[in-house]
Amino acid sequence: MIELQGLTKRYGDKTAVDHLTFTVRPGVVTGFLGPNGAGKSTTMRMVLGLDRPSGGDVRIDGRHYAQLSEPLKYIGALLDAKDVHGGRSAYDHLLCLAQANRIPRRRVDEVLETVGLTAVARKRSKGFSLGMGQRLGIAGALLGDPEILMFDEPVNGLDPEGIRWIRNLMKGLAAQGRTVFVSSHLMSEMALTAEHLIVIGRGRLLADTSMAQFIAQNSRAFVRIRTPQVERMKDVLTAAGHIPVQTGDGSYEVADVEPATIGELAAQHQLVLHELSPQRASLEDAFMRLTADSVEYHAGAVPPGGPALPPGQPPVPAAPGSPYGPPQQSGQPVPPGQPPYAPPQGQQTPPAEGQGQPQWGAQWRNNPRSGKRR
Ligand SMILES: Nc1ncnc2c1ncn2[C@@H]1O[C@H](COP(=O)(O)OP(=O)(O)OP(=O)(O)O)[C@@H](O)[C@H]1O
Repeated sequence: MIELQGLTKRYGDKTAVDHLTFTVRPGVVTGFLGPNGAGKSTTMRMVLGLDRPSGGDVRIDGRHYAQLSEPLKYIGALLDAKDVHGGRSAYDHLLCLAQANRIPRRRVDEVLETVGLTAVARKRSKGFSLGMGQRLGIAGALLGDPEILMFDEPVNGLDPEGIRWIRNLMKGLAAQGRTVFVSSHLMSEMALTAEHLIVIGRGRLLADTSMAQFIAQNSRAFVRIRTPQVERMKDVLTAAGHIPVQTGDGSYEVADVEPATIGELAAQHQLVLHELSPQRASLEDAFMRLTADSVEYHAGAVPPGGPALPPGQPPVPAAPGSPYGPPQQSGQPVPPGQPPYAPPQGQQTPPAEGQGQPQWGAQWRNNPRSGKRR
């Protein structure tokens, strides 16, 4: 379990992480989402003790990183896959890590096998593709067989096969009862991987919710219609209790109704329809709306708010009680109305310390110098 309490990091005038309070629990993959520059990497570096917090606290199973006598058996991380001595082979890189942490040599072979690098283990890592480099970084994270794993943007730049592999690996680790915390700026990817979501923007907590709840609230169905008889169609729909909402391209969107119902209404009133199509709001759009005010770097042509809201869907900031409301005040708990987090039914309870997993080595950091510097 990773617990953040009011965690804050300032670089001069810049507040990179702003009073973050949340808990990452075992047994599920927790997605850590935010646009570029939101503070994800800075948060992860503070978890590992690589950056000193300006305020607040972060604990790993109740203790600070520096208090862990054998950190390797608690937490493994992939922060920057490129931060590897390119002249060394994959095997030697892992062996150095293992020896520095009193981890048995055979564990190197095991993790190489797990990540599928056995065949190229003796090759210098500077010739590795991006995907192979990511696998090597993940092997390093797994080396100590830790109960907690943290991956910073692990699928960046990977091909579909590599993405699927990492996705399945993370799910498998969580299914073993481990704590898996993975950052991304892609909602679509997290929707396939994570069961729980932490969303931040400009260093602040925007949402702490189950993925199921996020999907239920943000992927509502609606119907798009186009008609040359706009005013009459609006009157007919309104009289039937529906609320047509005009979009920028001249179409109308109607929530909570079946396309067939609108088609029948149009037929009854002899109205012409040029389009009658079922639609579903994308999670990526929902994520963009949620973080719209927090995006640091905008491409010129993209409106900060993202695409138009589907009808009936609350804009952000949302109504009080919604988990998708405005950024949290410093140190505040998750918005009211959010169900308490709980692992899915039948979930495996993580093994108690000293049970289940072999315990490895002494002081270890996956990569003390890793992390971005700007
Ligand atoms: N060493 C540093 N010195 C000054 N500012 C920094 C430093 N590290 C990060 N920042 C700033 O802190 C903010 C958060 O950066 P961080 O890398 O944590 O964001 P991120 O969410 O991981 O972004 P990305 O998705 O682009 O990796 C950014 O504005 C960044 O420029």
